[in-house]
Amino acid sequence: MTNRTRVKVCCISSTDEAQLAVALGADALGLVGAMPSGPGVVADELAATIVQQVPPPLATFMLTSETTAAGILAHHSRVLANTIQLVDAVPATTYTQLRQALPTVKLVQVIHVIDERSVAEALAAVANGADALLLDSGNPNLTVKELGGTGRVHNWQVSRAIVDQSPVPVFLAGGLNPTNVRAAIEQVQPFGLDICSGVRTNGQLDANKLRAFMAQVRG
Ligand SMILES: O=C(O)c1ccccc1N[C@@H]1O[C@H](COP(=O)(O)O)[C@@H](O)[C@H]1O
Repeated sequence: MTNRTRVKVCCISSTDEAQLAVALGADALGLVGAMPSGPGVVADELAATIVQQVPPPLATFMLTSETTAAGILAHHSRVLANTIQLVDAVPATTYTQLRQALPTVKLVQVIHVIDERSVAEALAAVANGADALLLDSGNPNLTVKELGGTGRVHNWQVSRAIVDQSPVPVFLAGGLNPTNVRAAIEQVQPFGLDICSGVRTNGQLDANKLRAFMAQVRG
């Protein structure tokens, strides 16, 4: 039996884009909240409207740059997604408080893969309680933080090491597109894939690019 690689289509910016992604086979949609940088931000009110229209069993990921439990819970109360994607590192206490407040909401920790130390960072996030990991190509150490949406790939050997050691599902993100996604699956063997700029033209979700991407993933 072969594993079916899940696909999350991120940076959804309208109900039309949501419907297109669902029609073309997305397993999850991503809604980007306020960020210090990046092209995919959508207003919380629109994100909430999209969440309400997404059919089961699809997942809705709310991307938040907040790092305190109070900030994340306030953001979640405006969007009500079933999954929270933490795009920056958060303290262990934040996980404890989120679990208590939102026991049914899944927590996905983004790890920005920079070097081999990212493996330990990923395993620490799992120990803190992450339900899944998402490996991206940002740089939180910059003065203006890059927390995703870069269109860049990172070192997939490090990502593969994380996949091999992680007890929870791992999504691969960062610069994926129809031409490199097959190699990404073969080299990293992630549970799922996460895409933004690689299936867009002039900022809009491009049906032909997403179709080509899905064809590469599903074979
Ligand atoms: O897209 C953004 O603006 C963004 C900003 C801050 C954090 C995350 C963001 N998007 C996420 O980044 C990944 C990778 O994007 P890309 O495919 O490299 O363009 C994307 O899937 C979103 O999850």
